[in-house]
Amino acid sequence: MRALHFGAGNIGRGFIGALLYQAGYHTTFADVNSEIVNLINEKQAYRVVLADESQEELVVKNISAINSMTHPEELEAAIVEAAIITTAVGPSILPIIAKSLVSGLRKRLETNKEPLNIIACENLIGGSSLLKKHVYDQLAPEEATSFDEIFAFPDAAVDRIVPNQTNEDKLMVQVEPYYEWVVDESAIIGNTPSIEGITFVADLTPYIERKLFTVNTGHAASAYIGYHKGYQTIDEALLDKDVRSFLQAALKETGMMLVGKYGFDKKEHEEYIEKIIGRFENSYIIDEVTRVGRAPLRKLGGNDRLVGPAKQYLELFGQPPVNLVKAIAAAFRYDVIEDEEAVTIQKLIKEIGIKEAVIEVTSLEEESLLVNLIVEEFHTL
Ligand SMILES: NC(=O)c1ccc[n+]([C@@H]2O[C@H](COP(=O)([O-])OP(=O)(O)OC[C@H]3O[C@@H](n4cnc5c(N)ncnc54)[C@H](O)[C@@H]3O)[C@@H](O)[C@H]2O)c1
Ligand SMILES: O=P(O)(O)OC[C@@H](O)[C@@H](O)[C@H](O)[C@H](O)CO
Repeated sequence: MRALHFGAGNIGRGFIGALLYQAGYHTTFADVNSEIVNLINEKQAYRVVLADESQEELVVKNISAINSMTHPEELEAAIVEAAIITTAVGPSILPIIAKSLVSGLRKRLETNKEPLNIIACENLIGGSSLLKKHVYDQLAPEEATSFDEIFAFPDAAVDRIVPNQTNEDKLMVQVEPYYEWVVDESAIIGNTPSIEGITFVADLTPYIERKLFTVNTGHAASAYIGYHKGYQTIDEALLDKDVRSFLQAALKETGMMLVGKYGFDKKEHEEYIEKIIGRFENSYIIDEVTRVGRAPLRKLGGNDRLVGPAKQYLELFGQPPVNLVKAIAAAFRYDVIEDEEAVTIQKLIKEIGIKEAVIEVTSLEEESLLVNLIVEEFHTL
């Protein structure tokens, strides 16, 4: 049984690769980082180490890798053979992967009629659906019908904190013990893959919103305020009582929205929040605010982790979520020069002013109460 996974990075090796190995797959990683690709092919194994007292170790074997930039023909062959395809490359890379997928899937149609599930494990709502759109945009209508018959793109939510790695052993990945991988079973084609660790659900929306608007909202809020206050890492930022209470207040807002929208048990949701804050405080993990805050253009998108829940809160309760507003304003103050998206936002603010920049980046309506509040908070920070 062969799996093809795009992106041999933190979550690719530290989470998806580990679960695929444990489920008995031979995993081929497709990546553009030649150092990692070569190391995987040379060592044919890597270590996943738990970031806790136990330092428990799993050796992931039965792996190989392809440089998808330099060896497109090998990638095509891997797409033809795969029993499952997964990705963890970052949302901005999905259009690039879609191009390789189209040629590989076309080839596969000629020889292998086995149903194939393609699951994007990215932090966004509808990640696999977006990948599907990028693929289908390149197809003629008759081709789309043939694709529909054997290929499916079930959406997913993945949760495991895997920080940037600085280990001497370049393949080793240190990961938090906690993990969750939820997949929309209603979109699966053929047999449901037997992978221990995946929870298949009939309706993914509550799961992905709960994850993105709690784990990732809380993470982003801590990163942007933490950066603003001069902290380097998330756990360091949360040692500051003001940052910690701000995080709790922001998650209370998304929590009220989620409980109101989905009817989650209030007490259980409060426990979920506390567990997540505990995960952020894991002192075995060094997670830089610049990793967690990376790509602020994406994170400030209208349906993403900050503006998405802020809009829904305002709609549901008729009042603005002041802490989410503060987190959004702090994201507009995030001026890390190594981060291309942060540079773009800062340039935009200089060119058109903060109010227009907020409207452009967040896609909020000019007359939205949130816009003026974000601008006010931006000036206060
Ligand atoms: N790290 C986490 O804690 C975590 C947790 C859950 C979800 N995610 C999501 O997983 C995705 C990946 O995050 P990450 O932290 O592993 O990032 P990462 O940068 O560690 O890994 C991304 C990998 O994709 C590779 N890549 C880039 N372009 C490529 C291409 N064209 N073809 C194939 N590979 C390519 C990179 O070389 C890199 O190895 C993101 O969407 C992220 O939101 C991350
Ligand atoms: O990966 P991003 O850039 O969408 O978000 C950064 C972190 O919040 C994220 O990687 C978390 O560590 C992860 O989502 C935990 O499951």
